[in-house]
Amino acid sequence: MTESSDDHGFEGPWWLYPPLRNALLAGLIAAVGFALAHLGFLPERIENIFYWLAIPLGGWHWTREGIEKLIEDKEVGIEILMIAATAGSGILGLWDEAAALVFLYGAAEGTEEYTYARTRASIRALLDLAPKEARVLRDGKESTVPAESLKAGDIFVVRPGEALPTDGVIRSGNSSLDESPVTGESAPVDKGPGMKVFAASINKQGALEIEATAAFADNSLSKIIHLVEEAQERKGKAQQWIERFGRRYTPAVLAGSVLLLVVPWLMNLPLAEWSARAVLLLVAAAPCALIMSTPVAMAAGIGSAGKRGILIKGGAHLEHLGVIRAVAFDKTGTLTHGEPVVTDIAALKGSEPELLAVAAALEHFSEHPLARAIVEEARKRGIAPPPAEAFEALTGAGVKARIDGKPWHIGNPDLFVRLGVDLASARERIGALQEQGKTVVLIGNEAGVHGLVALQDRLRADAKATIAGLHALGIRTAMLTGDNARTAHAVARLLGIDDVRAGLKPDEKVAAVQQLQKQYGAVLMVGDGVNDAPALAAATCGMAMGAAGTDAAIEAADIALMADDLAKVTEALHLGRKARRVSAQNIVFSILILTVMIPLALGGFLSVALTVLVHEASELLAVVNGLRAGRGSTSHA
Ligand SMILES: Nc1ncnc2c1ncn2[C@@H]1O[C@H](COP(=O)(O)OP(=O)(O)OP(=O)(O)O)[C@@H](O)[C@H]1O
Ligand SMILES: [Zn+2]
Repeated sequence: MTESSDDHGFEGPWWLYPPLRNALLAGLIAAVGFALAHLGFLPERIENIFYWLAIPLGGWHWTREGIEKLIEDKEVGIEILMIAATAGSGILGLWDEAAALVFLYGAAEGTEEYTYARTRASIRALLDLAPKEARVLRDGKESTVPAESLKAGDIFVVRPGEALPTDGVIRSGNSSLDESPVTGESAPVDKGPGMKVFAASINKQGALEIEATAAFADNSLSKIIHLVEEAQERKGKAQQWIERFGRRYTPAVLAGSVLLLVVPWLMNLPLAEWSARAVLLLVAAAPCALIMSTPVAMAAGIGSAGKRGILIKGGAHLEHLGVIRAVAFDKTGTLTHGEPVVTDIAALKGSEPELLAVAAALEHFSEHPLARAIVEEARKRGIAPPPAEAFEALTGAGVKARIDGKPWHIGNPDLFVRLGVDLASARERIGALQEQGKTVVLIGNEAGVHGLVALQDRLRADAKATIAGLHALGIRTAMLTGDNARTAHAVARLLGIDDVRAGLKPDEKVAAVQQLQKQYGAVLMVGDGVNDAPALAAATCGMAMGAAGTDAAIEAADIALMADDLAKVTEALHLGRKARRVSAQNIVFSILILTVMIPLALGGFLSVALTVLVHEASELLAVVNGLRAGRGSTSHA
């Protein structure tokens, strides 16, 4: 259960990992001594010399660690129990048992440390997917330089079949790129001039000239790796609880073993027998497997998620993912592409071009996706919007401005109801469009409505399957949107979403998330992370989509999906459930072993060597089981 940080960088075969190598050598020396003595070649005094050589060699690493922990952190670690047990066995004259303990404990700890370090470091392998060299274009000439020397602003060339050395923006050329190292999405993405591209993506077709936007060390792949490694160190609730428990339990075991010596001595019971039991208790009650039960599972889960483009920012969030009861989706940009287009224009007064001109003039200064779509529609039709002034955005409702000194509004029907406008003549029209899942905005002023524009946003291709997948897991689904109820319900019906909360202002989304939590339990909120950060923060877990290249989204969320891929939502939930299940199995299993071994030790039914063997075997089993949390049943993806 040791987690010393000096094991991070080890590269090489497991049997050369120093703690493991030393333990194995110690085991070999002890075994030779034991064999020679038992075949009658050695007297007992000489046999012990082998054990006395083996014990310091095999025990050096963890003894030092235990003493460091005791002095620096004032903490009685499991190593202290093992030091006491080794010393106790020696005092009882059981040097062979002591050597067996040192070997088995050292070998198991070494294996486990090595596996754990490897699990944490495995995400590093992603970095090897980015080439070590780049073809830089300077003064019209190509030269090959080490990728590490690339700076932002350099232009580099990538031929078909090659991988990108760092992040950048395409200057010339068109191609489709496999971005799976960064986004986890296997389908190639078409890219052209002006578009962002990421390190380690593979250029499938045309040659590209790319302007670097980040040095090699700061590219998105390095950032992801860094984030995942940090997250693997961040402990969840279960792990914190176990560690707190261990800090009290381990000294209690030591105290219990001392009592097993003192009490029989005071009561004049046979001392040799009870001191052997005291030594056994130290080993049998050591909570190694328990302490290892969650960290391996969490590190494996977070690491494997990272490789699939799912950044989970700590063990706590992976745990949360395992208990999610409902998933709330933001509508625009999450379930839909967030790129609405104008589908209908109806003028109630004047002509259609006049109406669209006014609409575009009003929307000219707005950043809203609806506004951009309306301006674009006018441009396409060659309509020049008149100048507008005194522009004002009405959050969650629309926009107002003046044209030729006259006040105008554009926005949702509620806005006009609040202005006191009678909508009776347009009601039926509006309702029919909304039933088709379209968003209707009206154009007019206090005097009346001049017309309407309907817009539609394309649903994401995988939205429906994702919702069905969530329902199959027994998870409820909800949609939160600022759009009106009728449009929202029409979209929800198409997708099969259970629960719709519409007409929400950004701050009302927070309240809606809290309501969902009351109603269903733990809620995962999925949004784009840019304008729904408060709702993401309010949920049990907040997940931002399409985070590749947008640091704000990665910042805002507990979990960031690098790609715009809704299927990853289900995948993340699967990983969370698996990590939780595996870590719960490990906890139950290790407690079970303790409850069997402690009475057996107290009864004196075991040898030290056998106890250590069972103990270490159970710990390694917990580690191996923990690794399963990273191995995906990806069949659902
Ligand atoms: N610039 C605008 N022009 C026209 N209508 C607008 C504008 N801004 C907001 N609205 C109206 O207000 C409604 C709510 O807007 P809001 O930005 O809160 O949410 P949304 O973009 O529709 O959806 P979501 O909450 O799912 O992201 C819109 O559906 C639209 O009817
Ligand atoms: Zn969380």
